[in-house]
Order: sequence, then C-alpha cells, then structure tokens
Amino acid sequence: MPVIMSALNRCVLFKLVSKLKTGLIHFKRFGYNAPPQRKTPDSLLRVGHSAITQTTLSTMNNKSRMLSVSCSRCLSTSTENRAARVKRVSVEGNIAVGKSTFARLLQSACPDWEVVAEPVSKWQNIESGTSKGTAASPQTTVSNLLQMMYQDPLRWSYTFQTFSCMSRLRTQLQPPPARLLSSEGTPVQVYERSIYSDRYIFALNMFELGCINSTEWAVYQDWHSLLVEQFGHQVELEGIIYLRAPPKTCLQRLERRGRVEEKGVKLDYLEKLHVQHERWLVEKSTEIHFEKLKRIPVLQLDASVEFKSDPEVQKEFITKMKNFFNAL
Ligand SMILES: Nc1ncnc2c1ncn2[C@@H]1O[C@H](COP(=O)(O)OP(=O)(O)OP(=O)(O)O)[C@@H](O)[C@H]1O
Ligand SMILES: Nc1nc(=O)c2ncn([C@H]3C[C@H](O)[C@@H](CO)O3)c2[nH]1
Repeated sequence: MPVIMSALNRCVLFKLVSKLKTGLIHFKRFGYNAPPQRKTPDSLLRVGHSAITQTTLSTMNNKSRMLSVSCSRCLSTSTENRAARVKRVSVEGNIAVGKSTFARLLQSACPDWEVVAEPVSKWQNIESGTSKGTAASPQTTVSNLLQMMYQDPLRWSYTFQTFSCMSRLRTQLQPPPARLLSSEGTPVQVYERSIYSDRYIFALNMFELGCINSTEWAVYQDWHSLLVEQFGHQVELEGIIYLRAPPKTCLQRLERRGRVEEKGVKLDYLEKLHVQHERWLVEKSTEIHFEKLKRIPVLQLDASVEFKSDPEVQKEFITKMKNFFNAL
C-alpha cells in the first residue's frame, strides 16, 4: 500500500511539476492563482436590473421541435404534441448564487412549472463493486466524486466532468411529467444547470486553470458535441435564466450553507466562474458550437437581493418569468 501511495504521489507530483513548469497552473486548493486572464471589468460585478436580453424565439424552431422531439420519446401522437409544447429552460449561475432556492420559489408559484434538480447527490454517492466481493455477496464501496474533485482537481476534474455531463444528459432526457402534458397553460420544465454549463462554464474553466489538460479537453469536447448532435432536439433548451450576483455574495452564501465538500472553495475560484458566466451569457464572447444555443434568449435576474423573505421581490421575479416563458 505505501508503495502504491508513493507511486501515486510521484505521479501526481510529476504531473503537477510539469504543469507548473509550463506555466499552466498555479494554485492553492481552490484559491487558484491562474495564469493571467482577461480582467473582469468592474462593471460586470455590478449587478444591474434584470433584463430580457433577447426575447424572440423563432417559431420555426418550435415547429421543428414539434416534429422531431416525440418520435425518440416513443409517445403516442397526441402525447407527442403535448410533450413538444413543454418548454425547456435552464437556470444558470455561480455556485451558491441561489439556484435551488429560486427553483423552490418557481415550483411553488405555478403548477405548470416543473423543476428538475441538479443531480449533486449522484456525484456524492458513486457506488462501485470491489474485487473482494463474490457474485453472491458483492461488496460495494461508495465514493464522493464531488469531494475528490475539490480535493485533487488535477486528478479528478476530467472524470468529474464526464460524470456530471452524463448525469445532466440523463436528467435532460427525462420526459415531462403527466401534469405538464395535460396543462392548458404554458408548461415549462426548468433544469438546474445543463449540459451546456457543464461545458461552457465548468469544463472550460477547469481547462483554463490547467486542471484538465489539452488532450482531455479535446476528448471532452469531441464526445460532448457528438452527444448534443445525436440527441438533437431532445436536449435543446428554449431559454436560459441567469441568476447573477457578485462572487462575494456567492461566497457568503456558500459559507453559510456549509456544504462540506466546498470548504476549500475560495473567492478567486468563484470570480473565475463569474467571468465564465459573463462571457457566455452577457458578453456572448464564449465560442459556442451549437447554432440554436448561440441565439438562445437569456433572462437575467438580480440574485443579490434577498428574495427568500421578500414577497414583493418574489412577485416581481414571477412576473418576469411568466413574461419570459410566454415569449419563448
Ligand atoms: N436571494 C437570497 N438571499 C439570501 N440568501 C439566499 C438567497 N438565495 C439563496 N440563499 C442562501 O444561499 C445558500 C445557497 O443557496 P442555494 O443552495 O439555493 O444555491 P445554489 O445556487 O443552488 O448552489 P449550487 O451552485 O451549489 O447548486 C443557501 O443557504 C440559501 O438559503
Ligand atoms: N467542477 C465542476 N464541474 C461541474 O460541471 C459542476 N457542476 C456543479 N459543480 C459543483 C458546484 C457546487 O460545489 C456543486 C453543486 O452545484 O457542484 C461543478 N463542479
């Protein structure tokens, strides 16, 4: 065991030293000092009023979805049409900005809206068989990939992104519940994050930090594009809600929440994720590889306000969401 451990340590050390030599990473846990990046303009951290940056959705897109979404879901024709009526939207935002809290508000606001949670518990509990078990009594161990990724990002980031993306894909492929299919209003399925933030926020960030190397990044992008192309309309979104708050606010909320895996997360990491969100959803400078995603309507909401206990702000959010969903 000590031999294996020291070999592992040597391997990790070698990888680390060679990356440091090439200037790819400089980090202390998650308070990374990453290689010089574009500086975040102050104005990006100032959270303005919410705005629908793009409110029109092409009717053609809806029609084409009507035609194709259903056959792969193996539903009857009338159910197919009903499924195609369900709009799909993701809620994006920095760690601990309040997506789950916002999702609960959404869920309670309207029976036509269904929230699908981020599959965090799956990442925290990965069951695997061990060689010690027998066919009659297999032994399983449970590993916490979220914790492994935070503790040793260089070793586990690529593995984490494969698993997080796969679990998000499964989530996005689930058919809408019957309640939404029979809805007379505007049924909406709302996902906490998506296969798109997996790539254009987290995996990209890990690559820029040097925790995913260029080969891993090329492999990730290759299979990600293949999956999106193969699953086509089934994984398309009609809109994105961007919950925006200064990274400092997110850090305060993260610390207050106290999720054990996130103990080492530093402001610097949240600032980098904030920049990724801004590039993708505000400045639109992230290179996007899917046509529809390039033109997706984004509703920005100021998540720095304490909406949890303020009915007035809640009302305002719900009205904005209704308008946004109706325009999709
Ligand atoms: N608007 C708000 N005002 C004050 N506190 C908030 C607000 N939104 C969320 N919180 C608090 O911040 C913490 C993080 O919120 P939440 O779990 O909803 O974040 P999240 O964005 O879903 O996190 P993650 O990125 O990890 O999925 C919680 O303790 C929550 O109660
Ligand atoms: N590295 C990485 N890649 C992802 O795709 C990703 N998605 C979420 N997370 C982290 C943020 C919260 O701590 C916690 C719950 O959101 O999981 C991620 N981390």
